[in-house]
Amino acid sequence: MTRGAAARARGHAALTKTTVLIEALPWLSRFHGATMVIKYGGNAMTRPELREAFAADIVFLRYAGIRVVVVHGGGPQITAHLERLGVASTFVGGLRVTTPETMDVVRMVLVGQVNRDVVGLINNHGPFAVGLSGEDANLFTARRRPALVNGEEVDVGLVGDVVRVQPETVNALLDSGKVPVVASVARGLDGGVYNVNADTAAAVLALALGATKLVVLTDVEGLYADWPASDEVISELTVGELERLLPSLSSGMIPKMEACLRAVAGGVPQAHVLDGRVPHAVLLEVFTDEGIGTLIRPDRPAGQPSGAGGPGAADIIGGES
Ligand SMILES: Nc1ncnc2c1ncn2[C@@H]1O[C@H](COP(=O)(O)OP(=O)(O)O)[C@@H](O)[C@H]1O
Ligand SMILES: CC(=O)N[C@@H](CCC(=O)OP(=O)(O)O)C(=O)O
Repeated sequence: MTRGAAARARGHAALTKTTVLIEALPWLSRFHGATMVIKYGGNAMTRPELREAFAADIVFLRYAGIRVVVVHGGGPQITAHLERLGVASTFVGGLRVTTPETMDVVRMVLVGQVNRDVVGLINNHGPFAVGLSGEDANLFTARRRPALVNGEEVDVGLVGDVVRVQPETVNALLDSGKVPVVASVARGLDGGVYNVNADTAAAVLALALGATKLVVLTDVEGLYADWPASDEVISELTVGELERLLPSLSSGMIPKMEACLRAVAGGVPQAHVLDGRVPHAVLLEVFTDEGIGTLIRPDRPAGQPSGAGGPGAADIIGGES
């Protein structure tokens, strides 16, 4: 290649890179200083290179001036640990049936293993991540909740719904430039310990923090219209449409879509379910014009007060107790 041709080739490559960077400019401007809650599902934590790409995305958001909070799951990791102990896992309506013995394992795996792993991955980039359990500083207070199966309540043991969020510690960490990494275990109103679905925990935290966006990373492309028969992804849904769809959903999508509904009905402007198997899915969603995954948005045009029902921020933001 002649010198001139090599210089032209470098020029083309540079043009492609600057196009990508410039495409990010409006999003950088819009989201600087905004709060985002990223739910990192246990099923999206599979391959080491994907976990590293996720951590890099989180640190990128932090350097872009976004107040980023990670709420992680770890369902498959809990199931694997229980299996090693010879305990079978049962889910009802997407929620783990949680005996006191199971609760010990849930807490150990989520707080002692998965939380540490996610903190470590992020901190390979610098001293950003601080791990928390929902029990710390009473971040989450929970009340025992049943699962719903065909409209019927079914007892699932020590499973909690969050009735109060005390986000002061998370806000203090964000104010000091840290990335809080939250495990979805909660203290009960009765002083016990409860297993909270991580999608639920992410939604209530997004509400309490007044987040601009809730991003949910999972192991499917988004919400499939007719799962498992077809892989047609619903790219966008309003709160009203999701409310009507909810009774027809199954397994892990029940708590996930309930959580998105709760966040957006309560005032979070958008929730996004993304495929965590796509490297850098978070960056693609936040900083590019790509429409990936399933977006849940309010029924009303942006900027108008919420008319939607469901538990909102006012129900769950707590003060000192
Ligand atoms: N309509 C649907 N669209 C997509 N996935 C669905 C649907 N209904 C049920 N699922 C199941 O929900 C799973 C995601 O939920 P879950 O296993 O709890 O993931 P995570 O660990 O990310 O929270 C998918 O892998 C899929 O098996
Ligand atoms: C009540 C309930 O089901 N809790 C979940 C908590 C972890 C979780 O939600 O993990 P994923 O996000 O990876 O599914 C569980 O025990 O599996």
